[in-house]
This record gives sequence, structure tokens and C-alpha cells, in this order.
Amino acid sequence: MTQRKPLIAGNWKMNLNHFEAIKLVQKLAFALNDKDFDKVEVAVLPPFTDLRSVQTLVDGDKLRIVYGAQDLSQYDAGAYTGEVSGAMLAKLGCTYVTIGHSERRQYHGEDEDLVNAKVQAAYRHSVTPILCVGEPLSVRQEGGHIAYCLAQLDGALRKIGAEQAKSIVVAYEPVWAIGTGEVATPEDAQEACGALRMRLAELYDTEVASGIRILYGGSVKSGNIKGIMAQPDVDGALVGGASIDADEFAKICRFSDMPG
Ligand SMILES: O=C[C@H](O)COP(=O)(O)O
Repeated sequence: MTQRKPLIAGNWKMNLNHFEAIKLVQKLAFALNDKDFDKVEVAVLPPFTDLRSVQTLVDGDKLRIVYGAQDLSQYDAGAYTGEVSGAMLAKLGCTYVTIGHSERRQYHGEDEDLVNAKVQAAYRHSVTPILCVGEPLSVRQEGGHIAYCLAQLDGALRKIGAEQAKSIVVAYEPVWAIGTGEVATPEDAQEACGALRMRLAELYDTEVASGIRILYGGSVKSGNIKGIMAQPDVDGALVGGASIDADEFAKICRFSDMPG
């Protein structure tokens, strides 16, 4: 089976200005060592306004932390006030960009077509999408969560060929577990991540599917990461609230050193 290096990505959401960003990344770099980075890829996803400062710090100090943005425009340039293009993110050295986060879908009305257009935009500029999917509580209560997530995956990957899909990161984030303290059980995470991988195999092939990293997100903390990461189809975590505390985020990144 393909070896998938775990990815722990911190989505800061709309938190921390560029001074605070520098402080957090410095603290994180101090808390982690080369052995940690050999085992886990560590990414931070700050607000747009912090990216240049994070880039300067990462490049200047040759840190092994990678970084990315939380969104991008579907367009490459032009009269789109307030938007940030994939080309701009690439120029800032962004490795990743989250696309289709439930907060974008919910508060900014992002639908499947827009998510798909953004995935294509990210690939045009060689920025790797972290594609978020996940069901709201009502859907889970009705038992439709797997079908819901698979439909989101299908929609997002339209017109994306195997060569591009190989590098995508998918994040399963049940909406009811985001910022609520209500973490999905490791079994819930495995059920969804396993189903997503099977669908990736149907859309592409088994080799492509077995190389794609699928993350879990939703109230991840140092106290629950170990159990989640023990699941065979979970390859990392997209961490929200706990990622703006450097010590806690570093502990999450070191999940493999935890006892039990
Ligand atoms: O992108 C991260 C997720 O929305 C999870 O956020 P959370 O860890 O605060 O629940």
C-alpha cells in the first residue's frame, strides 16, 4: 500500500493578526523538532493578511512548517473586488488552500459548481486543494451522511483528472462537530473517510485513491487525536480552534509519541 505521510493542518480561521501569526509560528517551530517533521507534515492556514509574514519567517529561518490559505478566487485576475487569486497564493509560496469549508458553504453560499471552479483554479496555479466535505446534523440524524459527502466529493472533482487528483487532500468535517466540542468517534471518522477513499477509487483507480490523504476535522484536540489517527483511512487532521494555541497544536502534531 502507498505510504501516506500524515498531515496536521491548522486552520486559524479569522484569528490572529500578522504579529500574532509570527509569534505562533515561532513557538510552533520551537516546540517541534526534525524527528517530528520527518513523521508528520505540519501546515498552518492563516488569514490572507498574515501570509507574507509567515512566508518571510518560514523562508528566513528555513522552517519545515508549510503554509497555505483558507480560500481563493475561482478567477485568475481581474475586477473581482476583495478576491485573492491562486496566482497570488502561489507567489506567496502557499502549498495548500482549503476549498469548500463548511463555513464558506454556509455563510458565503458556496455551492458545488463554485467549489469545483475553485479546485480547478488551485490546480492552475499548483496550489494543492484541501477539499472539505461534511454533513450537517440533520443529514446525519437521517442516516444520509455518507451519500451527502460522496455527492460533495463528486461535485468538487468534476473535470479533475487523475494526475491532478493524486495530490489533493480531502478533509471530512462533519458540520455538527466543528467548534462544538462534539467530536466524531474514531469509528464515525473511519466510516466516512473509508467511504470517501472508495469513491476516489471509483472516480480514478485504487492506486490514486490509496495515495490521497484524507483528514478528519471537527473539535480535534490533543486528547482525541490519537484514537482518530489510529483509523486506517484517516491520514491527518484539519484542526480549527486548537490550532491557535501553539503548545496544544504541537501536542496534536506529536500524536504518534502519545502513549496507548
Ligand atoms: O477547519 C477546521 C474545522 O472547521 C474544525 O474546527 P474546530 O477544530 O474548531 O472544530
